[in-house]
Amino acid sequence: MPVDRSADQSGRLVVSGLAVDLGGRRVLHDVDLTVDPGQFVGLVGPNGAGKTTLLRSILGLLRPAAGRVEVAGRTGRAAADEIGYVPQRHEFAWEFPISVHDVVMTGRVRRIGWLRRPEVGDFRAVAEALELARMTDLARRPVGQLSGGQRQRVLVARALAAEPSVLLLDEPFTGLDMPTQELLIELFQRLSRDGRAVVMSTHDLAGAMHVCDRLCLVNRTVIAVGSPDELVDQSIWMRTFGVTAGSPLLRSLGIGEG
Ligand SMILES: Nc1ncnc2c1ncn2[C@@H]1O[C@H](COP(=O)(O)OP(=O)(O)OP(=O)(O)O)[C@@H](O)[C@H]1O
Repeated sequence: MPVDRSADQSGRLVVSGLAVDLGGRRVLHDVDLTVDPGQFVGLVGPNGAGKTTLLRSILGLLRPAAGRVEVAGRTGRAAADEIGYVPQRHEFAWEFPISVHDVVMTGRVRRIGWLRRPEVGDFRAVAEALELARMTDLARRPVGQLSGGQRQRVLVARALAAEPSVLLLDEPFTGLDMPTQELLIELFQRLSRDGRAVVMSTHDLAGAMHVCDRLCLVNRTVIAVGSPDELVDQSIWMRTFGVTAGSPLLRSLGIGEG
């Protein structure tokens, strides 16, 4: 049975005063963001805005130049242990000769420890994660033989196998057909309803406004955070995306009309 965390505030993600330098350049500065358990937050911003950098910093893969990341009041390794991360699909080495099941089991490594063997609880967590991602039937298939949509579901299952309280998704819908997108949207919404904090970067603005309960507009820092209904001031979208008033993009989103 999946754990019901809906009454549990312990998985709160708090990013405060975060700054990140890459290649000698400040890529993110003064980032403040709080995501409570049960919230599904869409991270939106233009190419190069720092969305992936923010997700990787939250995970602890990048060392911040300033600020901190807390999950349930914990920092560093203890915080990272609470996080499931779904990277962009091209970042995974799909040619590696390993089955779907074994990739998903790698999501348990931090819980199992490097020198121990998986136990009954680990196999159960992997089976549940495969089931949630509708990948049970493909568990024995080498990952190199999977379609794009199936690969995305493997990465989601791998993140879920760690039983995280925070789920970070980096552009999970890129290149996916409508049924696969719908399957994943339903899954992410269910996971947040069950009490996880879910943060997803995406370029699909209309989709994010529809499925996320909050949006975080990012361009090297957080420009605005709020529900889609609250983010109606077109100046914050202009600042985020560098578009002009009345741009077709804003009009297509119904922003700045009346
Ligand atoms: N390893 C690196 N070394 C130097 N600069 C980097 C590195 N990785 C990313 N950057 C720079 O950091 C900035 C933020 O990149 P990031 O990938 O976080 O943006 P993004 O919002 O995820 O973009 P996209 O929507 O295009 O995926 C960009 O200017 C990018 O060129």
